Amino acid sequence: MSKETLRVAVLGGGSFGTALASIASVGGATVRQWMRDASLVERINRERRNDRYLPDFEIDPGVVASTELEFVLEQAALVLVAIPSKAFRQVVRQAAPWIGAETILVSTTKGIEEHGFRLMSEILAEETTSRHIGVLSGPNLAAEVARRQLTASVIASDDDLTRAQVQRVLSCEYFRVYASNDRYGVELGGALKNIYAIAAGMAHALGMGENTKSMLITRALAEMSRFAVSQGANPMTFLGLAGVGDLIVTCSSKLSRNFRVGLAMGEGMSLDAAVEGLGQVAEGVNTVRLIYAKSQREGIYMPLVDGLYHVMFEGVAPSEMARALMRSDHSSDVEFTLSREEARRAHQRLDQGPIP
Ligand SMILES: NC(=O)C1=CN([C@@H]2O[C@H](COP(=O)(O)OP(=O)(O)OC[C@H]3O[C@@H](n4cnc5c(N)ncnc54)[C@H](O)[C@@H]3O)[C@@H](O)[C@H]2O)C=CC1
Ligand SMILES: O=C(CO)COP(=O)(O)O
Repeated sequence: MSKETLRVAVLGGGSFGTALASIASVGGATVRQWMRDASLVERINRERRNDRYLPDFEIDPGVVASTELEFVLEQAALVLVAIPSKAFRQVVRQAAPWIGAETILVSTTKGIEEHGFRLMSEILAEETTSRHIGVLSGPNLAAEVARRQLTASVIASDDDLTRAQVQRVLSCEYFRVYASNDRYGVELGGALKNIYAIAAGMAHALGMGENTKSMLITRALAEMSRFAVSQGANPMTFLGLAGVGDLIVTCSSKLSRNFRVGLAMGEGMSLDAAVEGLGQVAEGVNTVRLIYAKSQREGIYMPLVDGLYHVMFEGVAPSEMARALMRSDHSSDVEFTLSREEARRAHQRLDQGPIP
């Protein structure tokens, strides 16, 4: 089917769903966008503006917003799901009757479900009959995408049709889509980097220098990779846009909501007040809790997650998080060349007495 006649449905009326709907429409697809707020639907269709989530952005005239799932999903060949993780399963379950085995179904959500530790594409597989499931993830701040800043993303799927179709539908002069066959790794990268964006926001608020920020981002990558390996994932995926790419942008920009939560807490605000003030989703808040619990249960060494958890949920001062990192064991830089165990063994030998 040509791009011009392809029907695309976007589920979610937030900033990212809105930016993606316009990209697909600019490229020639017929786009319908679902959201639950009827007054926002009415304003989008009348004024071409999502004044709640992306006020400065003019929505492409081809996008039609609606609160009716059946209307939005009717004959859709590609469905993009941009719903926060907390409501993701519930919305997909509602949509499932209009999603067939041949519908291409792609999650753009960077979170983890609390019960059962499910990633969003796993929910898509559980709740629908679609045989074409993928994940879109990368350094994609919605506000910059909306401003047509040159941006790249990754479509990850083990299904080649899904990869190719998403590349075609979402590629335009300012948005480029690369392909990956590691759905799990790409999705995990998108969820994990939110944790470190909160830590980076705190570091920024505390006036930490560029050395410190660089250390934080690089050790975050080491920690994410260690977690990925513990779950049987391929850490090489984290070298791409959906790993280190997204980590860099989210840890460096005030446009990131997760960064802003950390910034507010670093300036002395409580977690509740920081989230309340944001008025949008910051997936990392929940992800910190889930990853902390899992790392404790499974004995995965994650000093940044550990420190951040204690700051966010147990009232420890943000400055303590950085100090704890400096006090942790002497360790290895890149664990794929020198393992943590190897680095530790040399210290054990030194502890045993002077080397003859
Ligand atoms: N905004 C961004 O820069 C990017 C966001 N993402 C991811 O996209 C996902 C969605 O985020 P945004 O669009 O930014 O969210 P947002 O915070 O801008 O908006 C959230 C949207 O979800 C809707 N929603 C919340 N609960 C709902 C429910 N129970 N039923 C129906 N709709 C509900 C809200 O009404 C709103 O339209 C997040 O997981 C985020 O990590 C990914 C890349 C970039
Ligand atoms: O994922 C994002 C950029 O790639 C958006 O990050 P925030 O959810 O922190 O705003």
